[in-house]
Amino acid sequence: MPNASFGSLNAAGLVLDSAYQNISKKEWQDLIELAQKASIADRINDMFSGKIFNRSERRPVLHTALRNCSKNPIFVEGKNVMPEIEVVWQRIQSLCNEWDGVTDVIHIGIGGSVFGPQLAVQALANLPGINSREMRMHFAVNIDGEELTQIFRQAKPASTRVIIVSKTFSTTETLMNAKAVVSWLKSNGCSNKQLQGALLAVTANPTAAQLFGITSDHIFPFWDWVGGRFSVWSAVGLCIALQYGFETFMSFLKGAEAIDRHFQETPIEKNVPILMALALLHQQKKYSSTAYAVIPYANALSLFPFWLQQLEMESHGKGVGCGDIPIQNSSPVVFGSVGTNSQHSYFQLLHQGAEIIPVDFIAVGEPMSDIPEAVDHHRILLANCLAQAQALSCGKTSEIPNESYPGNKPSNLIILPKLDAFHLGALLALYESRTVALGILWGINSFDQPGVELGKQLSVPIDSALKNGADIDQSQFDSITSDRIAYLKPYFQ
Ligand SMILES: O=P(O)(O)OC[C@H]1O[C@](O)(CO)[C@@H](O)[C@@H]1O
Repeated sequence: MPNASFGSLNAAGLVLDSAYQNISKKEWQDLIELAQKASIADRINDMFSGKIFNRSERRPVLHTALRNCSKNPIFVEGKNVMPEIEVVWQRIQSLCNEWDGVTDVIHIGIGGSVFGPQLAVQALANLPGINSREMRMHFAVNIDGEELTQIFRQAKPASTRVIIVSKTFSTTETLMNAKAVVSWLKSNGCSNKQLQGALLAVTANPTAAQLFGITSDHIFPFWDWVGGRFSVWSAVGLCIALQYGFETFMSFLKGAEAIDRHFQETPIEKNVPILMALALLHQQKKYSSTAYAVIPYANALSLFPFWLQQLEMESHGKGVGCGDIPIQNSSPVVFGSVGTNSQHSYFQLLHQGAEIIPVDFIAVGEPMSDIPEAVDHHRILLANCLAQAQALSCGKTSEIPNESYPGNKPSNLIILPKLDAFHLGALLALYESRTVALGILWGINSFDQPGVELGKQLSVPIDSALKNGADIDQSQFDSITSDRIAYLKPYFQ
């Protein structure tokens, strides 16, 4: 059973301690049976072996192939996909070797085309022992031009390179930001030839990238069997390799690969991502929890909760399961931020709020700083992490109701021995695997996101109506939106 001895639940060096979940032996047995009934091991094998796993889009789900560093063949429609992946690795490596004299890189992308890369670049930036190229890495994400204003203030146009990252190469924010960056380069004296040298694309739609004006030798492909939110392992993570070197990028992939081996080969009772999924499922049912928090006690992981929000809520924010069956349980609201900062914000609600919110605490063994006081700071950081989990679970009684802590609030503790590229890759893959396991257990297709489309479509006629000179065609909008357009329209006259 989980936590027979401390540290025994270990995946790629990451330890799961689920003791504060307060799940009894009998409850764990029932949960494991539930996973067996869902044929979880067979379903996981189906995914790894390239069967159609994203049923609504009739596609395999093979982000795991991208980190298959041992290069075992993986077949999609009878074709081994590994040679194509290896070609991309070689191209990334060559680019890293010839990447000199660049002062600034602008990575343009949104959603899955930026969360993972930005998280990894930020997480590794200041860690002891990580070598980084002297170069500024910027991320242009939002359509709000304020972000580009900041970037244009810092970057040197003559030595800037641009990576346009978009699976579909049709995302409005990304394409408009890319056009604005091209204009900025041109207006700063960049010739057409220099421009061609400066622009790179990463996409599953190379034709659209070529039409945009990117030369085919500057286009890094990935494939429709990689979900956007699972894509950091592809050339989408190019910026990680450029900033920290190809070996570091491969180490990131190897950490993820180690989790894949664990996820595919470990029996349920010791399978860390499956047990994490089962515990969340159990607490959600037991306490009717609608939220879940993830608190990394590592400043370097400050973007991790944002990455996880998309991973979980875009995968499982659904009311209909596989086979179009309405379902009762799906993704809780995922939120979080680093400790100890978060303790001085919303932890009050975790301790004494009316709803029980399961928490994952993430801690790192080795200090992540090299200031002279690093060890003392790190010890206190970890003491706080342990104390919060203890307070949540054990509580404290008081005659004054306002001062009592009810306790029995469930949490996991996940311990990384150190934060480096390998363990970062492992951490991300651990949560990806938990997402896969949750999808199987909830009976949800984790790999489509139809709900994000309607708002995108509706923004097109609204944009037209807001444009200077255009009449508002009232028949296209409901009365509330019509009023809002009329109110905002003068800003565009
Ligand atoms: O990589 P793309 O195609 O630009 O898409 C960006 C993001 O937009 C979404 O499609 C949601 O709108 C995400 O799933 C995806 O990660």
